[in-house]
Amino acid sequence: MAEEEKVLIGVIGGSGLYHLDNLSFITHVNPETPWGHPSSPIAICALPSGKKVAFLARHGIGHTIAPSAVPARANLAALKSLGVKAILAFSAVGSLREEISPGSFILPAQIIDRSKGVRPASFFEGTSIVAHASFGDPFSKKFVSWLESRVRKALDGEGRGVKLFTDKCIICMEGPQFSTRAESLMYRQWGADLINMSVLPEAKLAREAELSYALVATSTDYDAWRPDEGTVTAAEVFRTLTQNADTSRHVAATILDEIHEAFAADGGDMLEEVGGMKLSIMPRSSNQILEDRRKLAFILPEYFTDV
Ligand SMILES: CSC[C@H]1O[C@H](OP(=O)(O)O)[C@H](O)[C@@H]1O
Ligand SMILES: Nc1ncnc2[nH]cnc12
Repeated sequence: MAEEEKVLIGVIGGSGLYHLDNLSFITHVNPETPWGHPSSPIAICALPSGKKVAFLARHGIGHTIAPSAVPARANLAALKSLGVKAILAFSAVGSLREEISPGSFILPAQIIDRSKGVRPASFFEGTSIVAHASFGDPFSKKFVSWLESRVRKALDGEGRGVKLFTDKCIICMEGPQFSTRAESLMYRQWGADLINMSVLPEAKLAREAELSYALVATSTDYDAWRPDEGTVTAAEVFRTLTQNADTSRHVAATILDEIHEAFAADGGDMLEEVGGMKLSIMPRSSNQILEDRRKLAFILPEYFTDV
């Protein structure tokens, strides 16, 4: 793809956020990757500056894909194939803390994995090549800390009194059913503050693809831990979803131009993930299959130059 056609920033929309119709729609693209097609065609939209961003609906535009079946590898690979270097992902989450009321926005810093191993979680899975990405800080620290003041300002300017929390821990469960009261209480004891079904393997795959990745979590409910209250239902989630999606679109439209600027040129400090896989891939051996190296070259061409 020609340099000028590349799109630097990708946005992944979660439940309730199926389009960014406050930006100017240009076209849809649907790249085929070695892991198949993304959840939905990717909308290329123009920012007020004329710069382009790519928007992908995680569950498909008509929300037809359950969390366990999201083709996360195809999603990340397709975005990267467009030239994307940073991903701003949105997610509807349950709150495990009283102060994080429904309608709050959160930039989490940590993840606990309670997915059940049914989702392919590595681009290297099923290949003859082994890699161990660093994941101690699962979100891109510089990107997240850069976002804090910008998201706060966008929320303040929006005038709905939406609170922003940072430095929280999100637990990713398998679903599709919500948690039991016992599980919800246990997650609180573990130190989790939020719960969703989508941040993994997305964040792991972004790390393997050397993409900067941040999550804007939008709280919809109190899950199932409050003793005198009912437990979360989809109907309850839907009540907050539309308003949260509206606010998310406002935040995206307000900050995307600045994100683009921050990652433009050589990206400066922001591209902290680039180069991170260099020492994560186990040294080449003659037993590595050429076909596998070709497949991985789609996502990490720098390390598979011989194919
Ligand atoms: C509709 S409630 C459960 C569903 O909502 C969240 O989706 P997303 O993260 O894509 O906004 C959550 O992770 C579950 O998939
Ligand atoms: N309580 C909850 N549990 C898991 N995922 C969610 N998404 C929104 N609310 C949720």
